[in-house]
Amino acid sequence: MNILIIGTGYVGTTTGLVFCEMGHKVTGLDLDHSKLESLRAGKLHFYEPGLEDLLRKHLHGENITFTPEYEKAIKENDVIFICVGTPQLHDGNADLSYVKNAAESIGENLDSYKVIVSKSTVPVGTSEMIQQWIKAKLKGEFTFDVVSNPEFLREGSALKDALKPDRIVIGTSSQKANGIMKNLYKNFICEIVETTPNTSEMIKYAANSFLALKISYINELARLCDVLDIKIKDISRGIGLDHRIGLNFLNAGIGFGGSCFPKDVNALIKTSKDKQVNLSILERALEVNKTQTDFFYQQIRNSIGNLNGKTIVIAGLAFKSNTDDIRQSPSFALIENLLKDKAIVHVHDPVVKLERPELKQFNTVEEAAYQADALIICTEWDVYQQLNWMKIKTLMRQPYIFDGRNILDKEIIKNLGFYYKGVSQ
Ligand SMILES: NC(=O)C1=CN([C@@H]2O[C@H](COP(=O)(O)OP(=O)(O)OC[C@H]3O[C@@H](n4cnc5c(N)ncnc54)[C@H](O)[C@@H]3O)[C@@H](O)[C@H]2O)C=CC1
Ligand SMILES: O=C(O)[C@H]1O[C@H](OP(=O)(O)OP(=O)(O)OC[C@H]2O[C@@H](n3ccc(=O)[nH]c3=O)[C@H](O)[C@@H]2O)[C@H](O)[C@@H](O)[C@@H]1O
Repeated sequence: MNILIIGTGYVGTTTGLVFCEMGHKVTGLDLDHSKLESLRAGKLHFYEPGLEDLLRKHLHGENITFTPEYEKAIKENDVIFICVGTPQLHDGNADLSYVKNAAESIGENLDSYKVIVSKSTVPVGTSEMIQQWIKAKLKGEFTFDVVSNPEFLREGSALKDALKPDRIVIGTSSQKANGIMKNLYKNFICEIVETTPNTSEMIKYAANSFLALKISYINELARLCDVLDIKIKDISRGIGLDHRIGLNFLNAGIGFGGSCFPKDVNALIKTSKDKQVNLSILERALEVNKTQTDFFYQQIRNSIGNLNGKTIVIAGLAFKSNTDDIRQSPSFALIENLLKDKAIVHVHDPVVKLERPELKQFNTVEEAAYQADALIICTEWDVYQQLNWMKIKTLMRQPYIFDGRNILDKEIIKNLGFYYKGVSQ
């Protein structure tokens, strides 16, 4: 099948390449020419393990091409995926302007029956709106169907998640479109949930919100465990081995970030408010998430005292490991607090490069740690576990380690002579 992907960001690029793997021909369309240029040259414009190799393979095999031209791209493809961004507006709602633009461009250029698939995360009722936006721009009596097919991949493991999803959700009221979608996904080994567009859109928000809730639960519980001198990791394992609870998403830390959990939980809360239904549990999840970073920062202050003039290392800027995405990363909440308290901030990240002159960025943790008074681990990068901590201790002015992701072995680190504080660890 010929597939058009509108929006060649994290989701669009991954989705397109996974369809190439499944034997389809893919066109990636974006309005950002620098992204297209980079992709055509076989270079990803973001960091995602394994994806660049696949890009090169399918460029070489002529299975994927990139274009900014709607007219030709729509004419040549049967199924059109909308993968544009839906960032958060001031009132918590998802900004649908990019989706609307894409839908209108589809409408203006439609020339025969197509299946239009919404992969972007959008509020309940958006598929219906996409239908109207397209219809309003049609230049002839062309038919089309709209399908909601949300994406569940995670940054950092996007390829694995998209190649082997836990489930595929197809939301449409058209039997014809449903058949085409099932055929498209026929080589994927997982359950397919066939449902209505509204249910499909809600499943996506409900999934992200539930995962966010799980993290906030373990984070708030960690505060109590800290006071009771109980390790939260033991609790996560002890409860997670119960299959009804599950071991995943029970890592306590300095809070969740990223471009999705905060915005999607906010969007679902906004929908509930618009419908005068109380979803206070999600409001609490966001509140716990916000205060979790403050709580950790307070513990740092309590341990070190006055931070004025102290050199503090932030190890990890990305919102999670294996990505260069810093959107809503908790590292920056800590950095703002440190700057307010007049600390000198050294930063390190294996892939993120910043241009902020008030922060000193180093290529190695060792360089960042030189003459530092404390080091705060903010991202769970594997490389931080493999560091020569004995050497780092000799470089630091004061041996304080605050492990915001509980990735180090407390006993080993303490035996090296460090003061160590994790999140209830
Ligand atoms: N990043 C992630 O891990 C996941 C994201 N999602 C959802 O997928 C959607 C896309 O997310 P990302 O890929 O992260 O966004 P992104 O910001 O990385 O990519 C969006 C792309 O769309 C392009 N674009 C915007 N308007 C356009 C238009 N009218 N025509 C053509 N291209 C246009 C932009 O230039 C950009 O390259 C969002 O709704 C997000 O919530 C869902 C699951 C995972
Ligand atoms: O809709 C989306 O965009 C995506 O959002 C999340 O994926 P992502 O944000 O890429 O990354 P996660 O692995 O979910 O991590 C999110 C945040 O939660 C934090 N986290 C995660 C797990 C955990 O146990 N503890 C914890 O603090 C991470 O450090 C990170 O800051 C979901 O996991 C994906 O299923 C979804 O498709």
